Amino acid sequence: MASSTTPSPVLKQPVRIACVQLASGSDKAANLARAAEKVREAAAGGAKIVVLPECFNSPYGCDYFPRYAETLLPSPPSEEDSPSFHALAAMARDNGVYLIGGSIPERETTPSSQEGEELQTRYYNTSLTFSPSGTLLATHRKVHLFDIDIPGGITFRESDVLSPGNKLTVVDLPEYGLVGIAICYDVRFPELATIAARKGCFALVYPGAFNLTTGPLHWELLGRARALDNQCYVALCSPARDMRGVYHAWGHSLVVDPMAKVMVQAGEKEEIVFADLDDQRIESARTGIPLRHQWRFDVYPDVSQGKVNIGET
Ligand SMILES: O=C(O)CCC(=O)C(=O)O
Repeated sequence: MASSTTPSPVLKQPVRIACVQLASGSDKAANLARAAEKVREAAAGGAKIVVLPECFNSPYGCDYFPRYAETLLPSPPSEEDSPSFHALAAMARDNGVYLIGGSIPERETTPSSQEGEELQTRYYNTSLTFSPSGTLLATHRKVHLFDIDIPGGITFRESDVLSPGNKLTVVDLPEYGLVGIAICYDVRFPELATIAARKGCFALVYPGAFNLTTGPLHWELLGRARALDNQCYVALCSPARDMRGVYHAWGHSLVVDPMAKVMVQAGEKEEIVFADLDDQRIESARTGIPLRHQWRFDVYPDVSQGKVNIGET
């Protein structure tokens, strides 16, 4: 019999997660059809949580965001405004899975604050999560935009086109528990992950698209670091690498366990990786190394107070 001191599980029952390392190109309809095929394959392989990559419905790059952007608000959007929203909802519903739908470029047009001025259009890098009945559960707009300049390596300035989101995203999957969702460059910011984990997440999931400069050095390291900091599962889901495309993704989608051990990792090509998650691994990591009772948020109170907006959808 469970005693009152038995900790309640962070992950309520074992679950198989799949990261679909999708090969996508410039044809949005073909990308959506390919994603649907691969989500079906992931579900047939027993996954109940399926993850797609960042910008899975378009090429990745500042020139492409406006061209591929879809209007998501007011929600639910029409088929015409957002074919990807409806395609993702159908993939989740048809396969009875939770679908963390990578990310898509989002367009938001709002009246200007100044009278007489034109409408304002903003673009976001946005992830949509759907329930097994096809209901939208959460929307995450990438909080930290990918602006870097590594001479001889890679220069990228998402902020030339995109606006940042301004909330942390924690989504409740009722049969399993809480999952923190963020996008790619967000993984470099441990505070976001720590606050999500302290809200009780069993996993942190990042659709991402690292590159051939930072990928080999930092992709796995960051996945393992966020798992190690927070003693929870971490999943990173990349597009497949396409050397004929404009952006060369690192690939190597992976799932890391709460002791920071890589459970599974893809290569560069299109592939689905699966991992079985259970609460026991979380519990044993947290019992063996009891960070939760040792954190000194009196010494670093900003993180403990979590001064961020917590949004529902
Ligand atoms: O942080 C990096 O090195 C890559 C980030 C990235 O590709 C992105 O945010 O899309």
